[in-house]
Amino acid sequence: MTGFFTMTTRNISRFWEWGRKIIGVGRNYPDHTNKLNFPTLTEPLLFLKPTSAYIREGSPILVPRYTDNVHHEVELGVVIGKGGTAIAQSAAMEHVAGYALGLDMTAFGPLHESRAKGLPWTLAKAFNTSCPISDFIPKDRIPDPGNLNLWLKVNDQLRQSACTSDMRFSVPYLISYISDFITLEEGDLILTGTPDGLSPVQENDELEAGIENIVTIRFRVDKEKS
Ligand SMILES: CC(=O)CC(=O)C(=O)O
Ligand SMILES: [Mg+2]
Repeated sequence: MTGFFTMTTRNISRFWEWGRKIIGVGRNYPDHTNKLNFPTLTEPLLFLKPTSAYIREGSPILVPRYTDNVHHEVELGVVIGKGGTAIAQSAAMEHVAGYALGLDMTAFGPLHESRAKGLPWTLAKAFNTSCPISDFIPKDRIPDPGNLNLWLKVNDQLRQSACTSDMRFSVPYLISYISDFITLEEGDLILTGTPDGLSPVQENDELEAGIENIVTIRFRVDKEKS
């Protein structure tokens, strides 16, 4: 029999093509939380983005038709290599295949409106192109995910710069916490939260971001056509 079954090879270095979910963590840097006047959390705040939000360099970030208020959020992404449920913190790093630099593009108009009404953040977080992503970074290139300098520039102006040592909840803690509620699967991405310095983006802006000495990404902003 031919034609019915196609063999697919899952290559973790192209996790964005077949990974099943993107789990976002909110308010994981104290400075960012304080400036936005959000209450401090005692446990991680989680949300989901669909994998249709992924874009790669060469494709533009599209500001959705329903808002002009989209902000950049530079974040360390953790790529899961081995799935699991209720993963102990002590075993969490065994589940990591590697990392990626991600932008958690966020529509702040819809975010504030949904927060005020107690409604979900879906239109603020999950829109098409809301997750620009770098190449996969193998785990052995980053011996300590808790000591990385992240930065982001808009049109060559530095807007975000912070060390992941400032994160309130560490990578092993996040893996363990998330997996208590949501089974982690191979190819999933955890976006570990953004530091201070978010700002709105506009059509034709050029965003450049990096993990110091590891990776750099560049994306242009465009407006979604009606
Ligand atoms: C309010 C937010 O955008 C939360 C978030 O995603 C973060 O990184 O913090
Ligand atoms: Mg974020």
